Amino acid sequence: PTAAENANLTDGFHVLVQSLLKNNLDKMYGVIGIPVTDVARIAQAKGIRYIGLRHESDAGNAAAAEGFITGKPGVYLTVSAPGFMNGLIPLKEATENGWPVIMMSGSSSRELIDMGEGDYEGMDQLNYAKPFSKAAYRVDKVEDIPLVVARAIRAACSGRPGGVYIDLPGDTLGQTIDATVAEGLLYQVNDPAPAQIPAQSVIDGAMELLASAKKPLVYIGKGSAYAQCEDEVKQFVESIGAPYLAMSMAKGVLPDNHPQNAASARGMTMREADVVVLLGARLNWMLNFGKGKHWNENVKFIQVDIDPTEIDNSRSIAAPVVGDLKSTVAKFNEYLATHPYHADPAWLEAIQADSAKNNARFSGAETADTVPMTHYNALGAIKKVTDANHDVYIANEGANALDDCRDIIDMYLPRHRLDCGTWGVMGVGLPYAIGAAVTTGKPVISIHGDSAFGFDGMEVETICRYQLPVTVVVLNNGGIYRGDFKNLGDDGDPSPLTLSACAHYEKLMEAFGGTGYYATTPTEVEKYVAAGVASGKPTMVCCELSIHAGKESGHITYLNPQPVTGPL
Ligand SMILES: Nc1ncnc2c1ncn2[C@@H]1O[C@H](COP(=O)(O)OP(=O)(O)O)[C@@H](O)[C@H]1O
Ligand SMILES: Cc1ncc(Cc2csc(CCOP(=O)(O)OP(=O)(O)O)c2C)c(N)n1
Ligand SMILES: [Mg+2]
Repeated sequence: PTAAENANLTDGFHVLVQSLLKNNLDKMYGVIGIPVTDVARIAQAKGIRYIGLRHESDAGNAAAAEGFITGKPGVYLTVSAPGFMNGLIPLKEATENGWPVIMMSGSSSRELIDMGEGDYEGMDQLNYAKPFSKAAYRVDKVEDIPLVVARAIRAACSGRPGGVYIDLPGDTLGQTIDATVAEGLLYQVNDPAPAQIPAQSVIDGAMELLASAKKPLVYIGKGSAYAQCEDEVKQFVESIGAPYLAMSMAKGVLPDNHPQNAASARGMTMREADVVVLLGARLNWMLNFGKGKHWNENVKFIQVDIDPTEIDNSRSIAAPVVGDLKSTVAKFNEYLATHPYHADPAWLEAIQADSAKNNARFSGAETADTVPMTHYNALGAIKKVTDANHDVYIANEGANALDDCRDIIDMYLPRHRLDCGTWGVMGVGLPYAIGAAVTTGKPVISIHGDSAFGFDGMEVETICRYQLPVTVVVLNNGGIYRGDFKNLGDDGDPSPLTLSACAHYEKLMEAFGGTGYYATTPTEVEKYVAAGVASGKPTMVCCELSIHAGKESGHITYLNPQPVTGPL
């Protein structure tokens, strides 16, 4: 083509970037390389904030954090084959969590793959992506790029949100197209997650069942946090005067210090409740599948979920309510305005009494000044900082480091806590902290067990490179679960799994220009974490705990199959 004709040409790279910007997707996480380096370069040049991480699994989890916090899909970019494979892990994790994320990977021409000719990083990526995603698309023509971006946004955000894959052959990125034609093809997706309002008869039926309850319970799941329906949920819970329980990433939908929070009497509340309203919480392993001794044998469930097949997933549901949470809880409140219902105050009072008893049992461990520290008093010290800074985001992972942090650190705002999630995944803490810091610009405290931190500790360099306001806290008990953990069959030698409880993780932060602190007492933990949050700069606080602190697998030891033969 002549220079003049060239002047009005554009290409796949530019059409992709314009399609993202047309839909206000203005961030991209990733690891660049052949054939997608220029996707990142042009994205940056056109105003997309590109964040380069040290591993594609971290890029995907940082993007997923953005999806959970904002409701818009996070976007991440990988190279072909090995980069694609690393990116599959967070794609599946986001799909398990129900968070919207879009993974874009460079890929090979179809004929080279289909003929098995052995292309550079050649792999049938589209087909490998399908089992690990909510939806997967491949775009072979430049004029289809605006459509594939639109389809990916809708697939990621509608219904139960999830991970979507876009397969980007290098050939397609290099295809040219008349710029005016391309401009005409761009479009902004209309309402990718439209309201889904249940029939009035369904609302009435559910509320009539609730009105029959002697001991109602509201269970708030991360679906409610994601759905941004905290106002509707607050009105609902407070109008019926029922106790509620919040799953870990629903903490903050109502402030954890709310008088109706039954967290400290969880066992008794679940055993006695006769009608349970599930608001975006699955009856999966985390809720014992809604069966067995943890629940009242006559319990009836009112289940609100946007995914119809989630109903009857593990047991019969008396009142299935399929719809989006924001619309549905608003309809509940509308019904209750003309058909008021209030639980018997004695039920909540009994729970509050049980809570006070249980809190008294544990509060000593959190405020003890004992050294070496345990998870309890190290976290009790951090709680003083988070109670004074409600707008701090928390990323959290580990076993004891996760379970004890969930129980001890109160959350006051929704979508401010990101943790191992439905699959209990290690190695998400740092990328979630990066995603939260990039998305919100607010201070983040990431709280890791020492083993969990090790999965992707190199992202400390990313945090420093972008000067993100993240205070990384390592609760170091010297091992996976703890430092005196013994492998089966050890003759007493320290387990090869034992790391070191007095290792100086904070040197890693110092190596990249951040501020490192080493804490051996709760007073030091509080001082250093507060300094990190106030600085708004990359900081790490390495906390030396006892090697005996913690239990194998934390609070879910019971899930371990027990060896019945041979020495323990
Ligand atoms: N906007 C929404 N409206 C209704 N349900 C939703 C919405 N977004 C997500 N969900 C549902 O919320 C549920 C979240 O459950 P889960 O991830 O198990 O939460 P938790 O782990 O906190 O119990 C999922 O079944 C998902 O389909
Ligand atoms: C991707 C992946 N690989 C392994 C595992 C299995 C596991 C669950 S918890 C954990 C680390 C526990 O040790 P940590 O020191 O972090 O915490 P603490 O209890 O306070 O000592 C592992 C390895 C999981 N869940 N995900
Ligand atoms: Mg540990």
